[in-house]
Amino acid sequence: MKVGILGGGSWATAIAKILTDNGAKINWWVRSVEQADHIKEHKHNPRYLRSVEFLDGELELYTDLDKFLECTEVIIVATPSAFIHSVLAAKSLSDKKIVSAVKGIIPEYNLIPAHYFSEYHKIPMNDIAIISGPCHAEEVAMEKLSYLTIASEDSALSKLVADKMDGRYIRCSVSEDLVGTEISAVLKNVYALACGIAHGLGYGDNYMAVLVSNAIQEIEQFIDHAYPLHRDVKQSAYLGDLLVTAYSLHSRNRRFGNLLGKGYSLNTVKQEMNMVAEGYYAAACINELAAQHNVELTIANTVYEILYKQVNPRSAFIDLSKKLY
Ligand SMILES: NC(=O)c1ccc[n+]([C@@H]2O[C@H](COP(=O)([O-])OP(=O)(O)OC[C@H]3O[C@@H](n4cnc5c(N)ncnc54)[C@H](O)[C@@H]3O)[C@@H](O)[C@H]2O)c1
Ligand SMILES: O=P(O)(O)OC[C@H](O)CO
Repeated sequence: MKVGILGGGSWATAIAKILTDNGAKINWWVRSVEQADHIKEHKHNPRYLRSVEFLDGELELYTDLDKFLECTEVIIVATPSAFIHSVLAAKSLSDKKIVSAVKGIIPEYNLIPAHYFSEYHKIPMNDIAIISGPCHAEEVAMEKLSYLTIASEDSALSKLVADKMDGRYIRCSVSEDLVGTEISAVLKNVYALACGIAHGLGYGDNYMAVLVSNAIQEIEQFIDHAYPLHRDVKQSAYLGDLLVTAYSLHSRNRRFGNLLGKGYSLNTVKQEMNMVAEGYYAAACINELAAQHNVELTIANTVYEILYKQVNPRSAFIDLSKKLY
């Protein structure tokens, strides 16, 4: 089956590297003609993970989405969640398999990607998989050993994707907890914002450990309530993903939060980042979902109030600190 990647950012580039290092020839859709031409000519992405080099014949670049879709059977979606609907809304994906590498919520529908593709694009859940786990694109570029979890309700599909990605520096495991894994990956970005804010405000390692411990409990509480299934949140797709984003200097969400904690305005922080911090969008979506499910997410709600209700980060964290344990 012909595999194609949708999106031209860091994670799309890392996935293109993983697949082509394993010998695959892939289709790759990027938005801008300049970017596509640069990759064709210079064999690397000009804006993201510039050190990753591709070989002649590995990539078929597209900027025409219709042509890309015509030639692609398995679509790996790596466009930030906030842009997915505007890119794909008018397209028919009915005969495709979708592999979402996105860790965010489609804001127009407040749906995780798997539910967006099944409800809006009418793709059967068995034709949907996700790529998750603690893995930063920057470390893939450096070929640092990394672990991914491929989750799908169809174990044949998750195994197929895992086989294509498993390689010299990537180890894949499979899971049937598609929805829980996807929600956990969305939430951890919001908690990484919280960790960044705390760090920017001057809280130390001792506090951070308590914040992260409380965060994994909130993740467990929410996914077990909203999507009951036997799962162990200590596994790397849940706890590992939270830890890497909460502590790594590669984390976009932590960096975003850190600048807010240091006192920069939201507008300045948005302009400072040339990359997308999914947690910013997720904080609003999760706030609604938590209310729908009647679950109280204390840390996530604090982040929401800082981002969307103009609550001062310092006073919000003084209040939050009284509720941590
Ligand atoms: N970077 C990572 O290490 C990593 C790891 C796992 C998952 N993810 C997930 O992958 C997804 C993509 O993140 P990323 O880190 O590659 O993003 P990025 O910040 O590196 O890239 C942003 C991408 O968004 C595109 N974009 C900007 N405005 C757009 C618009 N209006 N319409 C369409 N596209 C637009 C840019 O062209 C670029 O391709 C996110 O959901 C993220 O959570 C990222
Ligand atoms: O870890 P961050 O903050 O860069 O977020 C990007 C992805 O969601 C990583 O899992």
